[in-house]
Amino acid sequence: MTASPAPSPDLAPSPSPSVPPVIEFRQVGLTYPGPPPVEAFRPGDLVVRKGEFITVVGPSGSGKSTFLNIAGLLDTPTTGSFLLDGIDTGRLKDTQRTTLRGRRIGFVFQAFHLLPHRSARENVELAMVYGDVPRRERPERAREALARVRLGHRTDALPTRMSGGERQRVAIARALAARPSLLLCDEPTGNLDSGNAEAVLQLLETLNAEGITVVLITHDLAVAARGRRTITIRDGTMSENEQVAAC
Ligand SMILES: Nc1ncnc2c1ncn2[C@@H]1O[C@H](COP(=O)(O)OP(=O)(O)OP(=O)(O)O)[C@@H](O)[C@H]1O
Repeated sequence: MTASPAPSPDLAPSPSPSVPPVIEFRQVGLTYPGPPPVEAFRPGDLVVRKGEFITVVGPSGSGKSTFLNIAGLLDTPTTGSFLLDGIDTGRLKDTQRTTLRGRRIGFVFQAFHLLPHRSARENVELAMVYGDVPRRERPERAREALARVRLGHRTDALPTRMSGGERQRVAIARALAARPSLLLCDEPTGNLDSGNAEAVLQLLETLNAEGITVVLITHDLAVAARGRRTITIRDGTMSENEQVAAC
């Protein structure tokens, strides 16, 4: 993408320090045991408050996916405490972590991971199978989520008949279906041409303005500049608002 002015005025305003954190890292770190051990994410603090739009940038292998896996409750830190919506996740059993993840976090990935032979609506409905949305409410929830990403007219379309941008919007609808408080997006524009990438970024900004907390991981400095705050990760160490020369 080409450079763009940052950040968008459409983002939600910066929350005051009295707004509760959605993500709170207290000296969170993760070392893969190996051998040899790999210190993929070095102990650090981070607070992301409700309604923020932050971007996370860094070179390949710097620890961005490790950060996402911790924040998304897919991996457990080996040091420190991670609080999600004020809940100390280190104290949870596996089933409790899974439930918390399903209720509070929506994931959006670079590869859309849609089932090609299921309609947009079915793809969104399937995401609710393991959650606590009653079966009879799922079709309406799916239609509502698809309308939110401006695909209300394509609920019966198959992903194979959609553009990359539309597929990513279905994936975002799927992430929204459980009405999460946090959207974790891993390179959501990485597979899109610049027009579709811009549409997806604007959609994420609109969702943020409606109250959803967005954390967006990217290699792309122009995309990173769209966040109100940017976290840079280098060699597993987080820093904030550092100018990144090349990723
Ligand atoms: N399961 C694992 N076991 C051991 N080391 C790992 C494992 N997963 C990742 N690593 C290492 O941890 C470090 C951080 O990896 P990570 O995938 O978080 O980087 P990244 O910034 O997401 O990279 P990319 O942009 O290429 O996806 C790298 O040195 C990587 O080789």
